[in-house]
Amino acid sequence: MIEVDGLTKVYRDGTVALDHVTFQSNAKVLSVLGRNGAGKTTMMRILSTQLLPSSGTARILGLDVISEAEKLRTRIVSIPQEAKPVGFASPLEHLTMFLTARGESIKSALEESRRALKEIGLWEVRDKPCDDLSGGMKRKVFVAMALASNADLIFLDEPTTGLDPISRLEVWSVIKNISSRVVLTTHYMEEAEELSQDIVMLGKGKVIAKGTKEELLAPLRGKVRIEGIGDRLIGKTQISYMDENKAKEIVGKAVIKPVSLEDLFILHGEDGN
Ligand SMILES: Nc1ncnc2c1ncn2[C@@H]1O[C@H](COP(=O)(O)OP(=O)(O)OP(=O)(O)O)[C@@H](O)[C@H]1O
Repeated sequence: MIEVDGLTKVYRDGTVALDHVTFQSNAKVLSVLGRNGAGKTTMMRILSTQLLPSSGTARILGLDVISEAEKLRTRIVSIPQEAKPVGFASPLEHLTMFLTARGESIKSALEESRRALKEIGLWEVRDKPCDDLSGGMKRKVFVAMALASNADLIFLDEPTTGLDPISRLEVWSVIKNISSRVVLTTHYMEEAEELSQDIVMLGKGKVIAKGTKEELLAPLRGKVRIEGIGDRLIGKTQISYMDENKAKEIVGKAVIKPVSLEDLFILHGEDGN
């Protein structure tokens, strides 16, 4: 269970990264969605006990992220966006070192590491120095570490940024099958739709929408997205929403699309306000 109440973060230079964020979620996978600078990473860092909020509270797995941070850290794993592997060490070495540092025996660390590397598609390169892996493979090493940890809750900050389409599907499959709960941030609407039961959308540090995909799309139920009518090429600001039956009657070159979570950003404006 994740309970966030009035969470606010004002950085030293006065930037308000989070502004009274409040939500609860008991989902297996929760996605935090938002454009660049929306406050996603700030929230992940606070929830995973790496950054103190300016005000407000958050409880993860029933534990307060400030007063019970030590206890909470034994039950979570957090993979930051900027994580870089040690160049001379291999994926297998990364995983086994990580698991033994978390208290597992060498035997079980090796077993879990091998399982995770196979599952995520890194088995072939398990013994290569990470310096010799592609950027996407390096990213997957960290997702594999989280997978192998069997932690109660895993924070993944943009786990699929920079991955090719096949690697992205491999990581999606891992996230779907993982036994741990997961909180992930993403820019990709389809990722949030595919993986999570609950979604929190942030815009400029505020919650602009929250709930299941179905709940978020309820205001657009029965409508389609119209991107152009007749010969007129219309820009993003001219996108409109219309009842599906009415849209079918329109003759011309209108581009009619089903609605998706992306449309919530459009409805809430460019800046998510
Ligand atoms: N250490 C810091 N000091 C001052 N401002 C910061 C600091 N870290 C982040 N910010 C600002 O806080 C806001 C939220 O940043 P954050 O990194 O949380 O956004 P994000 O949604 O994760 O963005 P992205 O998708 O680009 O990673 C931004 O305006 C950012 O410039």
